[in-house]
Amino acid sequence: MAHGRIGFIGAGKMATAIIRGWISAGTVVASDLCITAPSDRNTRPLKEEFPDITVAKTNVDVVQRSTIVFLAVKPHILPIVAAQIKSRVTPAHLLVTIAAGATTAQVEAMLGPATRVVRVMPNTPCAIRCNAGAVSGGSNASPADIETVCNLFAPLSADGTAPDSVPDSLMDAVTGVAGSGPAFVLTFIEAMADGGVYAGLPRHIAAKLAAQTVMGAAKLVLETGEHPAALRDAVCSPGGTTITGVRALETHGLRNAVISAVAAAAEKGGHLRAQADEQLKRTLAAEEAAAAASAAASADA
Ligand SMILES: NC(=O)C1=CN([C@@H]2O[C@H](COP(=O)(O)OP(=O)(O)OC[C@H]3O[C@@H](n4cnc5c(N)ncnc54)[C@H](OP(=O)(O)O)[C@@H]3O)[C@@H](O)[C@H]2O)C=CC1
Ligand SMILES: O=C(O)[C@@H]1CCC=N1
Repeated sequence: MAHGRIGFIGAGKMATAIIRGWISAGTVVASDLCITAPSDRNTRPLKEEFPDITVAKTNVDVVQRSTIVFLAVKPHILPIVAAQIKSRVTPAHLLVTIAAGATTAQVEAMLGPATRVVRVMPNTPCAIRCNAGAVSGGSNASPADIETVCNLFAPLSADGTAPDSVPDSLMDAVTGVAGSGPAFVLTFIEAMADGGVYAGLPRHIAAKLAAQTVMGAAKLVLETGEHPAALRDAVCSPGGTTITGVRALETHGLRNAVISAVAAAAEKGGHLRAQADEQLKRTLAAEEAAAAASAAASADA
């Protein structure tokens, strides 16, 4: 257990995907994992799937039981969680945030400027060890911290390689392509299958062909290293079916639609960041008000 115990604050879709991937890869054993969430709607099925997982009662419990703590809550919940755990976070803890939009600097501002923070943007194919994503180290994260996180995510990728390390300023773009990307590609797969059904195929055959075709095309890009346009040319026989379909795609603006989807998702990261900042202001104001009320009560007593 070179990585120490790993905790998850938030046990939803992304936490579940990471945990499933690790356990199937043998990277982490369930007894090294500690999770928590306000309700049991996600923790209960995880505990049923992996009985050796510890389900902690509170967010503070997770911090006290773990050396690496994943912040796997929605971005606007981060300041609320941070306020609960910050007095228990020590220099021995490595905090890993997967929240879209929230920067490492923001998480440091929430938890204290000395906190060791690494930001990761993964995607749900982690569950089947086909992750695409990137990491970014905060101002107190050492190269060893980044390596630790990369070593945890390498077994979650199809080829076992570590995610790229990128500046925090590029993480919104990573989110647009990789974090949100599965949803875009799944929409494409569904549409391909619809096209197959329109052309007469039974749904189950059309759906399988569409998914296999996307996987095959993706593998061609990754395994040959060739430009997608060169690989596409090899499919387009002059005057044939494919170039006729490619023309239809261009007529209907597929390329612009996809660029716009990635750009919109990346831009939304900035909005989520602003929301997290607003929540941080509210949380700090509430803390100050509580401290002032408590000081006034002590003075009265
Ligand atoms: N889904 C995705 O594809 C990706 C998501 N992300 C990021 O991962 C993060 C989680 O997203 P996702 O897993 O989809 O979201 P989910 O809604 O599936 O999970 C959120 C989890 O946070 C828990 N939670 C809510 N409030 C608190 C709190 N105060 N304290 C502790 N836990 C709390 C929820 O509890 P409960 O179980 O009771 O509902 C739930 O387990 C987000 O920041 C998102 O940006 C990043 C990459 C991809
Ligand atoms: O939709 C979202 O905000 C999250 C982040 C990336 C994927 N899902």
